[in-house]
Amino acid sequence: MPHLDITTVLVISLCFIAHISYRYRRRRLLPPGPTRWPIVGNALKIPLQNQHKFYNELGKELNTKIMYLEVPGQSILVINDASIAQDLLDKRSTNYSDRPGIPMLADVVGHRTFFAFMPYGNEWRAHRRLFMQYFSEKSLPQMHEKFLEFLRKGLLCNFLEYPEDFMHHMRNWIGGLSTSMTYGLPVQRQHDPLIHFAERALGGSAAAASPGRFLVNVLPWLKYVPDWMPGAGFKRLGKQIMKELVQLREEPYQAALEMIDNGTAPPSFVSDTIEKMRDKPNFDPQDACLKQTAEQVFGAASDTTRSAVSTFLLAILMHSEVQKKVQQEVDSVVGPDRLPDFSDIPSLNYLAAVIKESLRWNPVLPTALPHLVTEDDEYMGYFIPKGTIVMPNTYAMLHDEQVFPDPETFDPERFIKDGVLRDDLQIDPENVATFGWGRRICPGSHIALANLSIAAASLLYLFDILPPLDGDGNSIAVVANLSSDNVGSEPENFECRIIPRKGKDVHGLLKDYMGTDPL
Ligand code: HEM
Repeated sequence: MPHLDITTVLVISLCFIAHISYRYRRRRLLPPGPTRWPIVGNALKIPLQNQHKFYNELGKELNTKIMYLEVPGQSILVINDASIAQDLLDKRSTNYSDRPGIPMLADVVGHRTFFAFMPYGNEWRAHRRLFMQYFSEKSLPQMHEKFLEFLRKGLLCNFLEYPEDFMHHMRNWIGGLSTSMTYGLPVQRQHDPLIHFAERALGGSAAAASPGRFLVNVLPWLKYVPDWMPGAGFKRLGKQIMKELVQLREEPYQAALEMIDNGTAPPSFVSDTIEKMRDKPNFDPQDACLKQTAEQVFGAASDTTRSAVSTFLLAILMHSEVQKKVQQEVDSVVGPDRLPDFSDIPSLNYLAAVIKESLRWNPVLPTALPHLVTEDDEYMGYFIPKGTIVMPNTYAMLHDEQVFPDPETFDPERFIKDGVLRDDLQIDPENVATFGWGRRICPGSHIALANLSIAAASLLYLFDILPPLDGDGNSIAVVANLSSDNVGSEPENFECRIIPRKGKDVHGLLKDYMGTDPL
């Protein structure tokens, strides 16, 4: 019999214990889910697009609001119910606030500096704290002036003069506002080159973060494939995406520093934060945390807000009766002689209902952002293993027939009764699900909602949003194509006519805001 030394005995014992504990964990009751096949688990069943709809249907099929699935090396918990998400992601947030690594973004592109994707811990905390210090809800009124300037000069004037490019104007408006809030850089009213570049660079990172766009996000071991191998194009693309992301992080930041040094910097996140940091020991204007947080603002604010505004536009384009009702309400509150401002918003109850309904109808991030479980947990008698990815299915929660009957129908009346916003609803999409959960909840929701409300009120005060016409002058029916690449859901390009409203002096109301000087 061979002689076993103490190390070998120890290793064998540890393996045995690990094996037993693994088998024990497997025997514990996992949440319901579709049959998992050996090796592939459920990988072949999960679609690459529109996962929110797939999980919603699967939940109905299995008669459950919480589901467990596996893909090779990864367990996934899908939550289709808001109160379950609150129990786990809000009430047990110490255990549910981590993020999974996204192989294409973190390992192939090598981009790990957006705090939205950082693991839960001190580095994430430091970034989020820096963000909150400047963009807090308390400082929102100080931002109103800038919001109005960008809306009126950057969006409304362009809608009046060049309505056919409305999608471009929305991109330039919200991208420009983000650039200005963050860096204080001047922004062109149309076709700003930095915004154009940022969209491309961030489009690359959004694609890398999407579970469905790159196979490596489903089969993480593909990241080890050498660059020269056939089929390794994704690795070369990763390098290109990273180059642009680094340029996006550095160039506007260095331009902002230059303005600070020249004494020409307007108030912005970067200039105000540097001012506060200046007196601290070890002050470094190249502080990585500041630079990275600045980069994150643009990345998080632009696509999301634009997507919410374009969903609103599409919804009122498809529902002319809703549009007329909003217009009557805004007219009655604002009167004929001025543009809407933030003091009007609390009086616009019907508009508030329409905004809630458009956030519900097409949630901007239909499966939010994934969370990760840090420690083994138990819920409703089910075992939830450490390392499980949690997908809160915002779409399923906001399309739950028990809470929102006939959920695919766009109907703002769900949220309002006799002209008063209902306070007896189980779910208000402005407060639940849309902006995520627990410690990771969106820290920019107040900025998004403020811009969405004032943009919606101003657009409908000035313009009719009408369907396109065919060659005979008849209206073409507009169909909602709400596409999701699994991160965001945005209406696909649609056509409409944006016409100044009859009986309104739209040119006169906007004349002080016209011009070509940068914002
Ligand atoms: C309609 C517009 C918006 C929607 C629907 C939205 C939604 C979300 C959601 C669902 C998350 C993930 C929350 C979670 O993990 O549970 C998130 C994270 C985040 N959002 Fe927003 N957001 C919007 C606009 C904004 C704006 C305007 C900003 C910045 C000014 C912003 C900054 C962020 C940041 C920094 C994070 C990462 C938070 C973290 O991981 O700690 N968002 N957002």
